[in-house]
Amino acid sequence: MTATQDQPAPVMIRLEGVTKRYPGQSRDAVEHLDLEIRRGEIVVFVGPSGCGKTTTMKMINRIIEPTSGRILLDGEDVTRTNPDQLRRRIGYVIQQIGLFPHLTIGENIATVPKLLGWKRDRIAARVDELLRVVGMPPEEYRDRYPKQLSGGQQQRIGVARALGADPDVLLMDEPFGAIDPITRDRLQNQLLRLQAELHKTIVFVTHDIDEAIKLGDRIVILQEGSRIAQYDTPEQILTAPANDFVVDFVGRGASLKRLNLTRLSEIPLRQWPTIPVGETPARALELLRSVEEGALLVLDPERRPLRWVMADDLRRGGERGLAGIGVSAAGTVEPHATLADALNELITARYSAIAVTDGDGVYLGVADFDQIQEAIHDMRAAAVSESRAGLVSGG
Ligand SMILES: Nc1ncnc2c1ncn2[C@@H]1O[C@H](COP(=O)(O)OP(=O)(O)OP(=O)(O)O)[C@@H](O)[C@H]1O
Repeated sequence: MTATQDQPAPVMIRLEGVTKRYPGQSRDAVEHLDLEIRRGEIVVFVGPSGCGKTTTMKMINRIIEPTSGRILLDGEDVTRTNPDQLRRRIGYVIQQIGLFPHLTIGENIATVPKLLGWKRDRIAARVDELLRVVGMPPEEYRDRYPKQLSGGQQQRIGVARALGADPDVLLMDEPFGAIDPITRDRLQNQLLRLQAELHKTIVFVTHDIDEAIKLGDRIVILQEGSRIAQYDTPEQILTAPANDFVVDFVGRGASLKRLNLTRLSEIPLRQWPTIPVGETPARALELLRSVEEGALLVLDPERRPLRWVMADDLRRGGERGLAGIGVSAAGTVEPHATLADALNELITARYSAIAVTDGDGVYLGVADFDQIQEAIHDMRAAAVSESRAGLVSGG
């Protein structure tokens, strides 16, 4: 993922004073843009319609030629190199997929390796490898035609094709824009998994701030003319927006969105007094008197949470045993749950805390409102001190 602040990754794409004015227009679509994109990061361009996102992205592989300015790829000025050669070094994925309908899936993926003159065996091996990378068994899909696939599958082939010749850079222009929300979520997750393995430099264009927050190591929020309103991590954009434009663009609920960025595993879990379900209510009352908490968490013999019991439950219904009193401790969460997931469970939980369990349902600790509030407080403090230290650019 991202390099640490002590050791920033080298710049992979640098735009220097890049300007685009379309013929016959009186204004620049992109006005003198300076931007650096580091190797191995996913940088998402987001902004209102017409602000110049697509124009900016297409200048990187020179599908659109800049009017002025320079573009450097891995330190090399590519503003005047042969655009065909340039495009073979940069994978490109678009919304309307653009698979060749008369070619099989395998032939589609093989497009760039073929252009580069790879040997037949190497191409075949690469096609199968890429089909596996995007989670589509080669035997099943290699020989089909694009129209025999769903929209989401076609989009995955679009990604596989863009990765054909193992380019360092991938440009993705609203690749999941036309896809239903559930498939879109799956494709986003797959892209993140793929990136964790491949470490490409990815420039991703979207209208959707939530998609930007989910995918971006950094986000560039653009205003008209591709002017940078803020270029920052999702955390900073949500917690320390640089100006009113960013506040408006991110919209209401920035703090709630921020909760999606932290997982329970990143915050200290609270340890709660627990009691095995086989214990007597009298023993439970005794334990409850000796702790600060107002309830005990009853665990089954496999240490899975069963019930929350309070002193009143124990006094009133004691003869039923610990399994039959108190309120259900169902609605547990696992450590990879985000704070948003945890908050969601807390709101509907029968008790004011929820148990956190491992994959087998075994008790690990609890999360409650106080912890989430504390986590939000820490995020704010971290964002403010980071802004003050000027560690990230504000555009
Ligand atoms: N071929 C063209 N000729 C003239 N003007 C153009 C051309 N392509 C784009 N523009 C203009 O340039 C500006 C930026 O367009 P661009 O497509 O880059 O924006 P965008 O942010 O990607 O928009 P969207 O989110 O709607 O796709 C817009 O004002 C658009 O009308």
